Amino acid sequence: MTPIIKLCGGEDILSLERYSEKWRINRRVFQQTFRQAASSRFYPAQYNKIHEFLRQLLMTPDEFMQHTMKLSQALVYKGLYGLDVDSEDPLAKKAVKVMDTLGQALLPGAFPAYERFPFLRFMPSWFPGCRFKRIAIQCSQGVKEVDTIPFDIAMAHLRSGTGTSPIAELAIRKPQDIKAIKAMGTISYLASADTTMSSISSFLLTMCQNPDIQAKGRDEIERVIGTDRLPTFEDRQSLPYVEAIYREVMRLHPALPLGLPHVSIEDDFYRGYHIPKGCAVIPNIWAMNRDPDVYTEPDRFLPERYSESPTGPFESINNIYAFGFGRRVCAGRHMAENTIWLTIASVLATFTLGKAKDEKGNEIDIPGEYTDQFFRHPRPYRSSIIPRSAVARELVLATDTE
Ligand code: HEM
Repeated sequence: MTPIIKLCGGEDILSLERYSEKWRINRRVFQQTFRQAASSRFYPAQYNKIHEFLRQLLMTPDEFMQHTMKLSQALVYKGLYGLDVDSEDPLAKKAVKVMDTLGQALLPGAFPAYERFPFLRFMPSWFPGCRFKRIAIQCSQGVKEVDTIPFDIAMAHLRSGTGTSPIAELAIRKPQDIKAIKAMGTISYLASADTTMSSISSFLLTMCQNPDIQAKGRDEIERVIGTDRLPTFEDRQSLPYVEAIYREVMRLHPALPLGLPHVSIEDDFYRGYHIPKGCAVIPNIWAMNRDPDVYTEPDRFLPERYSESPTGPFESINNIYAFGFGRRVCAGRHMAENTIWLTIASVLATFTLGKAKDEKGNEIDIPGEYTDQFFRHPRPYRSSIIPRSAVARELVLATDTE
């Protein structure tokens, strides 16, 4: 946790906290809601929002990137607070702004004057070099609103009997942890929107580029569950090829290629290297997932690679390095995994993805470029997303009544 993050109101953001008693309490609160055994609590929200996503793809396929972002944002509000919050909602916009500012503040050198002269925090914001104070005050105010507004609405719904939600129920059960519970809501949003969007976007891009793999996934779904219903979580173990597609997306396209930096809490040695106490350690997930000693043709999207392993694609979630490692491993990974898997299975069951065509009917090439920021996203491209049959179209439309 850098001083500027603290100034920006990010002191309760779990992923930025140092290992401490406070981190342990906050992590425990998180675990109660997001542990594997409790993940079915999110199923109704996941079906609801993923089916809404399918309908959006049907109506306005060219806006697939916006739909992916909306899905990733809406899920947390629906799943945790029981609220339908669209990405146009002022609350969602505020959360995106907070996220951007915190993201900027995380970059070394973002506020050079303050980094060199920390006493500047005691100066007024109009003082030369103190622009950071204005930004920090705004951000801190934003964090408070993002913490409080949806939480208060969820509590009001619970008290008036008009709706319940995991966060409100937890707050009633554990009033002593209220600060950590509110912070859990904010972190969930901040930690999940870009990461989930990145993984789903990578899946869509990969399918546009690999029609054969797409067809194999779709054939498996058709063979196992037929064409008269959409996939459910109960189908997962019966769909090894779809699972392998999910695992390849997470291997080849980790949303955070360099994870989150860790800091060693004592002197350590690794393969003869001395890692002094206080040293920042950056896990190169990107390179680990492309290790040629582990993966043949590591740069290829090859779901078949899992059929050679004794466990097939159904390995432990701990083997998915995209979620990080050890005791700081992603606390929302079970929820994230379910969202991404169900989206993959549902899209394969209902749509054919491919290259868009120009006015002369020629396919438009997809460069497959990615951003190279902290979060890795595919850059905008044009695609064709059409329902795979009249029956599939009807299935998608029928979800509107759920
Ligand atoms: C594709 C989706 C996601 C990916 C790829 C991802 C990835 C990561 C990674 C790499 C870390 C750092 C782990 C480490 O330090 O070793 C992390 C931490 C974290 N993630 Fe996720 N994440 C995803 C979705 C989510 C979701 C949906 C939530 C919550 C609802 C979430 C909550 C967190 C939290 C709270 C931490 C900090 C844990 C701690 O420091 O104790 N993440 N995530």
